[in-house]
Amino acid sequence: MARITLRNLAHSYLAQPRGEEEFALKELDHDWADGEAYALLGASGCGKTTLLNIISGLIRPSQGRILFDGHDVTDAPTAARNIAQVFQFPVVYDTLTVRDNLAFPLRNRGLPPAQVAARVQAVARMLGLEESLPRRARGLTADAKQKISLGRGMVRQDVNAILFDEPLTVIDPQMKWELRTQLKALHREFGHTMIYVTHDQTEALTFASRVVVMHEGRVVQIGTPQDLFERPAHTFVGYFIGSPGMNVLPARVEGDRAHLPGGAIPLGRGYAPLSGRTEIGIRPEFARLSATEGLPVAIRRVEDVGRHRIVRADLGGRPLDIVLPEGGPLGPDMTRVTFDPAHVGVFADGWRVEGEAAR
Ligand SMILES: Nc1ncnc2c1ncn2[C@@H]1O[C@H](COP(=O)(O)OP(=O)(O)OP(=O)(O)O)[C@@H](O)[C@H]1O
Repeated sequence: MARITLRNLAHSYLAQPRGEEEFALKELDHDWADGEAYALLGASGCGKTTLLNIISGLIRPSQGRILFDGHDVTDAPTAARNIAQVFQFPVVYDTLTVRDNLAFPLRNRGLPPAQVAARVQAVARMLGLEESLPRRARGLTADAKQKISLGRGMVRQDVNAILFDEPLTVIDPQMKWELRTQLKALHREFGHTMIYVTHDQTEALTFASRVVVMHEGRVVQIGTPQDLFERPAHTFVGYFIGSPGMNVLPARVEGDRAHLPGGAIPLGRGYAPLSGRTEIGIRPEFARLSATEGLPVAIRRVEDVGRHRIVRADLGGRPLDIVLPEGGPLGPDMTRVTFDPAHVGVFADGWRVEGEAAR
């Protein structure tokens, strides 16, 4: 396993980029911990695959260095980087048995047969492939073949990292849940450094211990699922993560209060004067309807989503989502909203601003 260091890394597909906007990957400087499971999460075109291909060696970055455990591999080809890769579509040898497919990367490295057998058995058990081991891969379902690909990616213990590029795309939705859980268990048991590209927040949040959120070529936050939920570093993280996402409302911030259409609200912290576009961010889970206090809202509709309800409201001409907990009251007199001050974030030009704790 390896620590992966990205040093002043950036990439443009153009030979002579004229400005930052022509970089598919904007400058990035970060150490990715050994043995951690990372997800690269973001919308289509945000640069996830570009970053993954730089790590795997398919793309040479136009700027910066990449190091595995302190060794510079920027100019090393993929084969010399000692990584395993799992792609969107299965890569299996149809004429070989499942067992031989799984054993292939190990035999290739010259591992003794007893070790190969033990390792193949362990991976097959974790992926629920034990019964298929003697069968030829040809004729298996796409799901089963992708499980073999995942197994081949996980089977070697001596790789620097395992890279996954949207590996569950072809998997049936019900099986996706099962495989995500199995991948997580494999990570716990084997401790590989893993990097997993996805545009699906559920996939990222259930699989990874650290999520790298990308937006328009930039890494906007690297954090635990809880960090992303509770302390989004950018408004994009706030509304991309969560269902529904964070409410972002233009506001004027003065000290420990924010002025919104309809009145002022208390903030949990105090803020120095801010420049640029100021907004507050509040998760729908931390907004409460009230009959007596708070800012006036108009309720547009209520959606029942199983355990809770989502109230779609309007605050001074802006949409506002409120999550009503199970059994939470909702009557015609509930025409006001309050926000939990401890969970109101302040953003300037999209980026979170840290306030001072109230004394
Ligand atoms: N070979 C290429 N030549 C030129 N531009 C490219 C190339 N590959 C990607 N791009 C551009 O770089 C940007 C980032 O693309 P990238 O494939 O890394 O994004 P992504 O987040 O992986 O998207 P997706 O989920 O759709 O694969 C996009 O604007 C894309 O059009």
